[in-house]
Amino acid sequence: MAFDRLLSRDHTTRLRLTRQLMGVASYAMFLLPGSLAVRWGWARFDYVGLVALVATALAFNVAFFLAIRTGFSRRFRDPTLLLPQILVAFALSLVTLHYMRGEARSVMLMLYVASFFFGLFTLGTWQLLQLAGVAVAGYVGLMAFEFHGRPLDTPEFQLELLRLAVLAMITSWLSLVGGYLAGLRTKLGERRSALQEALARVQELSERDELTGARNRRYLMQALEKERARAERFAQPFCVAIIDLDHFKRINDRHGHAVGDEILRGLCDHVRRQARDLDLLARQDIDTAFGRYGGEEFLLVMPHTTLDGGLACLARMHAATGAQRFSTQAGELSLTFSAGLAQYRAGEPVSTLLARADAALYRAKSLGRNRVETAGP
Ligand SMILES: Nc1nc2c(ncn2[C@@H]2O[C@H](COP(=O)(O)OP(=O)(O)OP(=O)(O)O)[C@@H](O)[C@H]2O)c(=O)[nH]1
Repeated sequence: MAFDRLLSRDHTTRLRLTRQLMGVASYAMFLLPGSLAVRWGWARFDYVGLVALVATALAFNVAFFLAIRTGFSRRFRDPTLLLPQILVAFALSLVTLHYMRGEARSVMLMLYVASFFFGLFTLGTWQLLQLAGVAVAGYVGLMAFEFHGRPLDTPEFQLELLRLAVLAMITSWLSLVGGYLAGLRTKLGERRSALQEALARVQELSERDELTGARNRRYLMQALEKERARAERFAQPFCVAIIDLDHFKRINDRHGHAVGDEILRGLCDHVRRQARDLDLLARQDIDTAFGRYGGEEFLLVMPHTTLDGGLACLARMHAATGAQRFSTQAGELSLTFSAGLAQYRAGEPVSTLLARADAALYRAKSLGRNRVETAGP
């Protein structure tokens, strides 16, 4: 738990800090090869020097850790402080190399290259090549420091040149590999966002009615379940209305199915356009409250609404639809609907609520259509 708190709750910061701790661990691990080098006389420092070197490395890491943990590093372009960390690793590796004797220097050169790996999974080709340039320049600096005023036509200097050449080769090659990885990362990121967009689109399509573009039955049923849960939790009223077009079969029979389709689309557009005037939007976004229940039946979910409020709302919608002329390829047609309205009763399942609304609709139809009937309280 204490360790958890140390790493912060923010996911990104946690990731950064975990990587940071891995860096700390690798510095601490240097104690082993470092001790062996001291013990067998390959290093020009003793155990005190070794501990001082590792302590310096850890001190730098603690500073980086705190800068990330406290959020201080967020004020920089790269909050992971990757570049400064690599440069510190370069510097510490160069110090280590400086104090190594003979062949041990070739072995410890791996540390220098290992520091380069920090950037491999984050930086692009150009940045890595620049970093390779810094690494090579650092080593050239070390050579200049050590061979200043000394003869250069010695096997020792030739060996240094050889190391330098290998260092330049490996870091350049790693830069290209890193660049390739960066390309893959970018492509992966692009694919991921394309996939997310496609998923969102599929989700949206799966909730839309193909003909009218309005919400479909699947969506409406989910919306009803959500509304029911909310009503139960907060003891709030809500209503549902089943709206059925009157004598729709006649339109189909007289003008053809295509005209019937135009009417269905026209009605949805009309409700969407009229939503504000009908005071439907005041309750909830009409797009989330109204949809096609099936065939020529539509459903209207009215949150925070009692039977009286629902009735008033439906009356407005009824009048507006009755007054509307729907333009179709067969000319302008008018339309009426019947509706059954029911208010949710605490504890009842959605199917019961719908059955009550349906019974009210049936009554509206049998009483002559073109009217709204309410289900009993
Ligand atoms: N054009 C078209 N018609 C549809 C669609 N879905 C259902 N219908 C038609 O809607 C009509 C419904 O007919 P009925 O159930 O008899 O209802 P109605 O003629 O509206 O009569 P009442 O509801 O009693 O007023 C049928 O002719 C169906 O073919 C559709 O997607 N497009």
